[in-house]
Amino acid sequence: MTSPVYVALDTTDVAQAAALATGLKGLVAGVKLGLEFFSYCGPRGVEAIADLGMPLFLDLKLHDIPNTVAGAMRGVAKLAPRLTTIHASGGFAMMQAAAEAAREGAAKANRSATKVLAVTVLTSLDQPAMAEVGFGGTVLDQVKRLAELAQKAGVDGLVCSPHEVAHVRDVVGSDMTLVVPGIRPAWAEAGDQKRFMTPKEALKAGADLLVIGRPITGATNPADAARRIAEELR
Ligand SMILES: O=C(O)c1cc(=O)[nH]c(=O)n1[C@@H]1O[C@H](COP(=O)(O)O)[C@@H](O)[C@H]1O
Repeated sequence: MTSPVYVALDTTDVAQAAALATGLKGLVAGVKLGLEFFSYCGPRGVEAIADLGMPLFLDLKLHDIPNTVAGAMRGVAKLAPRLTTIHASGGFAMMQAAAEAAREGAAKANRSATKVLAVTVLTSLDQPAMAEVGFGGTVLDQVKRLAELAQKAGVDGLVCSPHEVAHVRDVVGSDMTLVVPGIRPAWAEAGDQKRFMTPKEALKAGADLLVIGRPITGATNPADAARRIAEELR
């Protein structure tokens, strides 16, 4: 079975990210670089990791007015990651502008398009935390609402927690890529993740790809942790 795991390299140190990626080559599907990495290492850091030749997920969770997000997405497109993220809560017009900018950027460079994924409700939020910021309904209803809106706006996939992934699949069908963070093997600490499941449970619920960070990168031996997860998924 090919690995469904993108490993989150959450660090501000390019050399550390590169060492982790190199040590995990062949054990994971690809690497994810996010805000922690990008805020300090920037596009040149992304290029350094891309040069290692592993599939790249650039997770910047863009969220701004449509014109600004489209501009940022044109920059992302120049880095040519396989996957990237925007926040679905930025709204229909913002998601549409992002998806168009990603497609145009790829067409200009004559390559296959970066998949734009809309993040629904962060896996670090639970029901009380959602109520605190003014969401009266359930997390599940909010995730489903945003999933439907994102699909209408033309994005390629969604990020949701393993708790909602089966419901999201029912809403959007098989065309969209469902990427699921909030993954914790039974032997790992939850940390700040609130809506999580084991890798096996998340795949069974319908995830296409899993995002896993600290259970692998924080292990004494990250390669062993990745192998253990692969064995659990077999
Ligand atoms: O978009 C994401 O990747 C993401 C969305 C979400 O709702 N929750 C979430 O944890 N993530 C990312 O997934 C990774 C999870 O890392 P760990 O909690 O260390 O496994 C981090 O890089 C988060 O930024």
